[in-house]
Amino acid sequence: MIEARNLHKRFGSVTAVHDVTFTAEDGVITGLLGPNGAGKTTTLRMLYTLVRPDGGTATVDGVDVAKQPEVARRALGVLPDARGLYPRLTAREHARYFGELHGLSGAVLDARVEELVELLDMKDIADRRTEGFSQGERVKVALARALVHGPRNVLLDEPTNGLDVMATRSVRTLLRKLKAQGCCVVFSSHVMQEVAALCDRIVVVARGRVVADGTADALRASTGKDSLEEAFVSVIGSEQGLRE
Ligand SMILES: Nc1ncnc2c1ncn2[C@@H]1O[C@H](COP(=O)(O)OP(=O)(O)OP(=O)(O)O)[C@@H](O)[C@H]1O
Repeated sequence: MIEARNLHKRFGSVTAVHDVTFTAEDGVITGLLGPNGAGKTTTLRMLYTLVRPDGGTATVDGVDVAKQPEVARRALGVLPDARGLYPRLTAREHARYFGELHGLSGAVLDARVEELVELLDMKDIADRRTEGFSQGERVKVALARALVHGPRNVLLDEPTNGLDVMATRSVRTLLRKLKAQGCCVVFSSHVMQEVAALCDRIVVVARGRVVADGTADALRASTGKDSLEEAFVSVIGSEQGLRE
């Protein structure tokens, strides 16, 4: 479970995140939905200990990420916005290397890497160096790296950005599997349809603030709109984010 309480972050004169509070439960897919520049990436970066908040707290399975960052990181799998692959390592070597960093070795690591190659449909690319990989192939490798240690909490920054329909479908299937295993899954997107297709719970962020939080039905009911699209426009106050 992930809890963000009154998170706040400024960069110079820009307030990227202003008092963001939400809880992401286990066995639930929570979507952080908001237009470009809303503060989604900055919020995720604070949750995964890359950026230190100016105010507020965040916990992962009850562990304060500022006080015990190493413990929190062990319980997290992260797909960052910059996928950041090593061009000279193969896809399989990425998964192995990050598994080793998490303390896995021997037959356990071998089995886990094979499982991910299978799960992410990476057989054709597993032993190729990642230099020159397509965007979809890069996301698969970054996902394998994020999930190799079997984290209970998974944070993904715009996981389907730039992916074709088939790759998007396989990422959605993967996230639903993680949910079925009881993982806490949080992902960000600026595309309403993406969030609507996957999420049990939607946290709408605009201008650094949470402007709505609940199920799609609750969002529609609270705005008095019939469609989720109209409800989204109503809470963020613009049509930005409706189209990719
Ligand atoms: N390192 C930084 N230095 C300066 N400004 C930053 C930095 N990181 C984020 N910002 C600013 O904070 C605001 C929120 O950015 P953030 O990347 O969190 O938004 P986002 O919701 O993830 O947007 P997008 O959908 O475009 O990725 C933006 O105005 C951005 O320019």
